[in-house]
Amino acid sequence: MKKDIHVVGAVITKDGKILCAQRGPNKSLPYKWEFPGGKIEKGELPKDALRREIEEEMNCKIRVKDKVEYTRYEYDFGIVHLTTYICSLEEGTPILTEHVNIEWLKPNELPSLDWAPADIPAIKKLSSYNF
Ligand SMILES: Nc1nc2c([nH]c(=O)n2[C@H]2C[C@H](O)[C@@H](COP(=O)(O)OP(=O)(O)OP(=O)(O)O)O2)c(=O)[nH]1
Repeated sequence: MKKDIHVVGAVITKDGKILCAQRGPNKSLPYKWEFPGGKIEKGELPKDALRREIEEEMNCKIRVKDKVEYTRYEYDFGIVHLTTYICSLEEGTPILTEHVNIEWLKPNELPSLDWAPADIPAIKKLSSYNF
């Protein structure tokens, strides 16, 4: 049986744009675009996990707001349960640590990137949002 992987992703918005991050070459889903975030730890609430991950990974503080989408996607390495949330920056500016690239895109530009498959439903929803 495949393992269940519970993941949270931050849709960080600023000046009408959304932060997109590109995975590195030595990871699963190499070079795919994603929302920064990561796995929820045992006993952790999803929104707490997201704040922790963004502090660790991008060195900034966020406010986690409304949920965008929940998607279950079966990869060869496991079943990812991805929940994305709209977030705003509270403190600091996101920096690259784990990712090879970041881009700020307008909602209607999001579909132009090569997203991780689990992100597609969120991308579809977000592409018609107005921030
Ligand atoms: N953070 C994040 N992960 C995503 C997204 N979409 C998606 O399929 N994933 C997958 C990639 C990873 O398999 C998992 C997130 O775990 P992680 O952030 O700890 O990823 P990782 O590659 O550093 O961990 P690992 O696979 O090396 O164990 O969820 C997304 O939008 N954001």
